[in-house]
Amino acid sequence: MNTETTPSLNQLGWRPYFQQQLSLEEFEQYQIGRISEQHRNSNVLLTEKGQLSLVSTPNDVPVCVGDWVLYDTNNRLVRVLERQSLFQRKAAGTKVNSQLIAANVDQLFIVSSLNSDFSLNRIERYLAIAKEAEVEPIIILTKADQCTDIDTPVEQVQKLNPLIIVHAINALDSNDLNQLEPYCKAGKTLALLGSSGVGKSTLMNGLMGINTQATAEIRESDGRGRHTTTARSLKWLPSGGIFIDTPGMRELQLVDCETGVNETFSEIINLAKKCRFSDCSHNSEPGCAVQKAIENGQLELRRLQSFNKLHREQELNSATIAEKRSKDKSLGKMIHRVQAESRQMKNKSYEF
Ligand SMILES: Nc1nc2c(ncn2[C@@H]2O[C@H](COP(=O)(O)OP(=O)(O)OP(=O)(O)O)[C@@H](O)[C@H]2O)c(=O)[nH]1
Ligand SMILES: [Zn+2]
Repeated sequence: MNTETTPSLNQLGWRPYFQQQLSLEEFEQYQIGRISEQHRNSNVLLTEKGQLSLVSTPNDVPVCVGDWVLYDTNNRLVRVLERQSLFQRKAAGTKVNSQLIAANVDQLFIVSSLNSDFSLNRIERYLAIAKEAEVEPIIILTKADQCTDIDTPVEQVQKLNPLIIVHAINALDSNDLNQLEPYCKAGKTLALLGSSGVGKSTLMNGLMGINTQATAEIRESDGRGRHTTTARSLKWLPSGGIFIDTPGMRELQLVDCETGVNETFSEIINLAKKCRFSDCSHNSEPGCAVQKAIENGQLELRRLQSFNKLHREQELNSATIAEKRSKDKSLGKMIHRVQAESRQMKNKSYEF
């Protein structure tokens, strides 16, 4: 995609899901745009007429990169369209409020390397995040060139979910990257997730047609190895796809991910329905169908341990947030105000 030319809404990812949310009046009155950058006092919008700065006021509802919005002739936000998917995260440091990270991502590349860093538990954690965000996960196992037995880890990942798509690649090899072309087509929005050093930048640069070897050398020579790619949150791929790489994407944690965790471990949830006690902890209770499945080799103990760990983790993070919220009265007031104003705005738009 040549960023010099103005993209069509379809190239930006517009589709019937968003179109059907618009009333005829809205369609006539307002313009449509997609948020590509977020700054403290303004947001950059990509529109059919080019790029513009969306005027933001403190009373605006929260938005994030990837959001589809309606805006008026004064470049002011009218409303945010319902999201098809949404990544959120617990803020770093002492702030524990959930923050919007990226919206309307179609596919998430979950990146994990095939060297000693390979971890099924970590992949499960990322799968739960993808499920919770309602984004399709694609597992990319990098550093295949540094692994003598690729089949075993690929089979292990495939066993987590037979429907999941897994690719084992050398992210430095353009032939291997060709396998990923189907996900990078025009109108598709991608994001990636994976721990440090697994090859996320290498992969992204490779897909963007940037010389990855040069990137690696720069990283090694500056010794810091931090993002040598541009800091833009939304990147165009040569094949027309869109990569969303907001800073927060890389530090996503499990917060309020009960649904995501349960979906990732659906076989345990199904077994648990057959436990004698409805509140079975699958530890040592009599009549536990989960323990029975472990005993007869149907379920790996590792799966149950990973499930328990992720459940606890998301519960803990969510509880911390709930506690913070109940204490933070001013935040509650702010939410009320924002909601009231948003309602007012909506009513206003219907008056036209
Ligand atoms: N041999 C080989 N090296 C790779 C592969 N993928 C990445 N690397 C190398 O691994 C190192 C780390 O890769 P990065 O792309 O910087 O990893 P990252 O996930 O972006 O790391 P952070 O920026 O810390 O999050 C670099 O030296 C890459 O050249 C691969 O498939 N094979
Ligand atoms: Zn049980």
